[in-house]
Amino acid sequence: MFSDELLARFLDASSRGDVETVSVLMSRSTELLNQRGEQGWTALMLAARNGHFDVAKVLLSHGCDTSGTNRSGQTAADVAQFWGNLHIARLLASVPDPVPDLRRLLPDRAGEEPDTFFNREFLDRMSVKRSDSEWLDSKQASPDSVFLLFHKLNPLVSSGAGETRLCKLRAPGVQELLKNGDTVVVFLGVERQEKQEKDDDLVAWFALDTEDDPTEFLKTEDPGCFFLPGAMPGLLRLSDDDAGVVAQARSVLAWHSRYRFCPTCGSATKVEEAGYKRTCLRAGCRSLQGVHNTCYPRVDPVVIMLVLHPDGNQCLLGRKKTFPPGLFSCLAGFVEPGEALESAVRREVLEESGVQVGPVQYLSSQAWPMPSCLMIGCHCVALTTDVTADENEIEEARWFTRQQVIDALVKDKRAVFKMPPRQAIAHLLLKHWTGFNANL
Ligand SMILES: NC(=O)C1=CN([C@@H]2O[C@H](COP(=O)(O)OP(=O)(O)OC[C@H]3O[C@@H](n4cnc5c(N)ncnc54)[C@H](OP(=O)(O)O)[C@@H]3O)[C@@H](O)[C@H]2O)C=CC1
Ligand SMILES: [Mg+2]
Ligand SMILES: [Mg+2]
Ligand SMILES: [Mg+2]
Ligand SMILES: [Zn+2]
Repeated sequence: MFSDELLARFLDASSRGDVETVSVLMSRSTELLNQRGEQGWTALMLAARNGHFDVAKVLLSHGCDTSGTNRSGQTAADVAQFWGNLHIARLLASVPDPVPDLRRLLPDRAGEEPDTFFNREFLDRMSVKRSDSEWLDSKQASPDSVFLLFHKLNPLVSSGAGETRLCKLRAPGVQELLKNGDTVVVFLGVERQEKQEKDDDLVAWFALDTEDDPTEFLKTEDPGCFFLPGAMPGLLRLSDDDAGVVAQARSVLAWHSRYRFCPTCGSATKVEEAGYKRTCLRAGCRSLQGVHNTCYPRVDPVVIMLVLHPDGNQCLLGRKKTFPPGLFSCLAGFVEPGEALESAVRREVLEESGVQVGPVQYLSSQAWPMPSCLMIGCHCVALTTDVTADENEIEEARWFTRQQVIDALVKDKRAVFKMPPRQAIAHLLLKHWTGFNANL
């Protein structure tokens, strides 16, 4: 026999995912297994509700009944299905899939577009104005216009009240640099207006980079201003509101600093389109004929993927040697020429971990201005599970359970690894997979 108190503890442990307590209590009384609490919920239903795969497995291994229903007429499998815990629904399905449909393990994509760091845009890029030099000149001279200054690609910022904010300079603050004919000034866009303003009233934003010693310049500005050092993790200190415009400005400025000469013939180039084009000055250069992407700022696509184990309850994460201690993240790699995203996902995972990948599903993307990556975030399902990390790129790669990811996400004391920072899309891929919500 068992007491009400024991049953309450058993149901509570199942609902929290505490496998150890569940096992201990069952060893004291196996009768607990199919007992019901409030609303006719069994331990298995509670584990299915809250996504606790390991608890469900332990209960099943003790011969737990899967056919019973709660007062709403739902079986544990119905509960798992309803709450999106598809790996548990599959575990509970009475007839195993003869050919498992791995696609079913991919998380649901429905929902709002995530508000990802570096993606928030408050400027209208107004590309139509990039060729209107008269309008651009008047905006550069306007006292309302905003100039973002970079030194060797590090943005000028100020720190206060726990926040790092961009310094918004006005024309007089950058006059010397503007007079210098070699300075590239990039037009970023205009502030979005609630009501339609005349083009002349719009507040324009520009970005420029200086490689000269900036100390002289800093003396004349607010003494609290400094150039934010170290792209990683420096840029992650920016406020969420400022990160997007820095992504845009930094990537274009980085392109100018790296592509001064024509990549086709090595001749000098001229800057056009308000910083969005460099055209070769040598008449007859091949870059002036047909479609030539050497004239435009680069965007380098990178696939980043959370690889799911075919059991649906584990995911593959890796560590680069340069990561802070304990941190594991999603595998990632540059898309190569002539390659579809799905192929790039399969190739990079195989290269870096030796794991073969089946279905691939896109979730969302992120600008990553170091210097101009576009991170393309995917979930995918593994066909094989033996891991052999590529030692050149990855220090260690291994499988982590869903519970271990949740522990890391909530920084629980049981956590066995550190999550990538919230600003990285790797964090979003992990969080999305766990279906993390306030009830967990
Ligand atoms: N936002 C996020 O959550 C994350 C972002 N990232 C970013 O993704 C990017 C790529 O990931 P990573 O794992 O390093 O990539 P890869 O796995 O493709 O390997 C990196 C290596 O590829 C080579 N390489 C550099 N540029 C290119 C290119 N354009 N095309 C093909 N190969 C290239 C370099 O080798 P060599 O140096 O020998 O020339 C580099 O060391 C990184 O810039 C990183 O910052 C990565 C993980 C998480
Ligand atoms: Mg690689
Ligand atoms: Mg890689
Ligand atoms: Mg690569
Ligand atoms: Zn040329």
